[in-house]
Amino acid sequence: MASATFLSTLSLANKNYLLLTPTHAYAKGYTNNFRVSNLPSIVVRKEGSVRSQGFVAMQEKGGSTLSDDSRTKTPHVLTVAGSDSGAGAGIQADLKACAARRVYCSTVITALTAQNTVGVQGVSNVPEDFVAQQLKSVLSDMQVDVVKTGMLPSVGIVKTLCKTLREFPVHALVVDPVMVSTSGDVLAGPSILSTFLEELLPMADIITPNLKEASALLNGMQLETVDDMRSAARLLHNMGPKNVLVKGGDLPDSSDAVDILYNGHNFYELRSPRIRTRNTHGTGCSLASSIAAEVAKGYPMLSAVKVAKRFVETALDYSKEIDIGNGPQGPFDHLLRLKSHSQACHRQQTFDPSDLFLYAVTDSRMNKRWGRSIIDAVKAAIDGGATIIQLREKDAETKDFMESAKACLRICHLHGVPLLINDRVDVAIACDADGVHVGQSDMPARVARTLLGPEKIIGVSCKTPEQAEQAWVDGADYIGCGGVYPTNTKENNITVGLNGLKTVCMASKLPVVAIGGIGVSNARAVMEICASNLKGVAVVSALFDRECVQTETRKLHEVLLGSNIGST
Ligand SMILES: Cc1ncc(COP(=O)(O)OP(=O)(O)O)c(N)n1
Ligand SMILES: Cc1ncsc1CCOP(=O)(O)O
Ligand SMILES: [Mg+2]
Repeated sequence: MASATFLSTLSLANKNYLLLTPTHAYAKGYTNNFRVSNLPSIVVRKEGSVRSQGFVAMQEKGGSTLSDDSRTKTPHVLTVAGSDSGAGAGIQADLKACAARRVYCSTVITALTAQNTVGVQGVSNVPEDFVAQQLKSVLSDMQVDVVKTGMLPSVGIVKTLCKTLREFPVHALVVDPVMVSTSGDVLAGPSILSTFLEELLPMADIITPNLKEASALLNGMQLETVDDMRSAARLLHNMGPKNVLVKGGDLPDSSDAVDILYNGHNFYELRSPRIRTRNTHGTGCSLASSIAAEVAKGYPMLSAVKVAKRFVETALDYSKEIDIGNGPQGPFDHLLRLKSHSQACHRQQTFDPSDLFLYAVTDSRMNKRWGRSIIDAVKAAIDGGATIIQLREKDAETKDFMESAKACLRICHLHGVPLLINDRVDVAIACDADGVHVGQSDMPARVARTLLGPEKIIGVSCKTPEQAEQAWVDGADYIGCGGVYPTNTKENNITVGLNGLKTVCMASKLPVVAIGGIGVSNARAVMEICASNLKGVAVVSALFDRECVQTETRKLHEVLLGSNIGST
């Protein structure tokens, strides 16, 4: 959109600075490091920094920034669209898609719709001058990279938008020509077609019509085949947008979802298996926002479209079983978080320290030695009374580990027992385990927390009060302290003894589980150090390097119950 004009060289304190428009800065790849915005006024700061709305100031020699701060530019999409009260489409979908794609999203609301999974029950347009006011508020201040449009319900609103964009040019304009909702309700009538065609489309970097919208823009042209889609893309391209993505989701008799992208030179046929799901409400808005998000990050259009399409497919696939509303089309989960929540309804939502009571830690070598699968080992431990399971599969191939972790997770959840993964945060995320256990040389707990989110359980191995303090600061839920006694299970492991355990318990703000050389003969002595936050024992060989895991677990359970400590 914005012209790539090199503006001028400015002399300040005997240094030369280039003033660049946003587009120029993008073209030069500067925008990852420099703030870019749109107002045509230039601000000269006391300390010699130059920043303007609309121009990025660069020091010509040496390449160091003139910016008055070291902030990097946050990719920013402004969506100009209607609100969907059901939050499946419109502004709400755009916000979720941008959040999922890690891009900031501001919003200019053009209309309010009363809408659910059944359809659209009412529409109230926002007055044009208030749309203009919202646009100006955001564009004059917030360094928008890409504007994405959705529902533009009146000629006046389309004209207002085009006028404002001429005043405040942005890097790119993504136009989703929303006319009819997925439920078949009209969201923008034929009266706006000519303004769309004459004013908005020529400004667009990409337009993303579905078959119905492409047909409406092309005077009712019939679109039934992929060849028709190509013809439509070419005709629409002639109307001015730099790229046209004709979405073939409604194409009859196609087992694939086929979209055609045309940039005036090449056609790209983007195919993927069609995802059979009821939960497709908001797919178009989300795709356009995701394209906008990728373009805002600086990716070229073809990559942006491919990444956006893959993202929407992943979210649709993830959301197949989500059950919201009674109508024919449900929303989907952009953030890929709702399913684990609904699946998690059989187990505790938050970490319960008493789960540490009898903590069974698997060992691939021991299970191999005794000829049992990890799944059988986990079942037996649960049957014997284990209250939490950790998969510590040091020798497993990643793919096998994931498969067995998923199977173990099903068993654990059937019994309300949490399942943690040792070391491998990636595996924990991939199989949606309940959490991880990490040691001092594994991924730091604070990084694991960022990756896993607030709800997952994180345990950290600690031998000292300082490590226990750090685990708490990092957002861990519990600490594992040991080896309490010498062990053959972990090589070169320093033994802390009962005294070391007690010292760590006293210092720890988190619940503690003791580990290392613990079994039926000494579990009671461990629990009798009488630290109120010592909640249980974690055991490997005393359970799994034995013929009958269930029997050994049951025996240990009885001993722990007899110690009468930590079980509440
Ligand atoms: C409950 C519990 N506590 C400590 C450990 C040991 O973890 P770490 O120090 O990372 O050593 P490895 O188990 O990875 O060899 C644990 N696994 N569980
Ligand atoms: C993993 C680990 N961390 C500290 S000691 C230990 C091994 C515990 O195994 P075992 O219960 O067989 O002594
Ligand atoms: Mg580890």
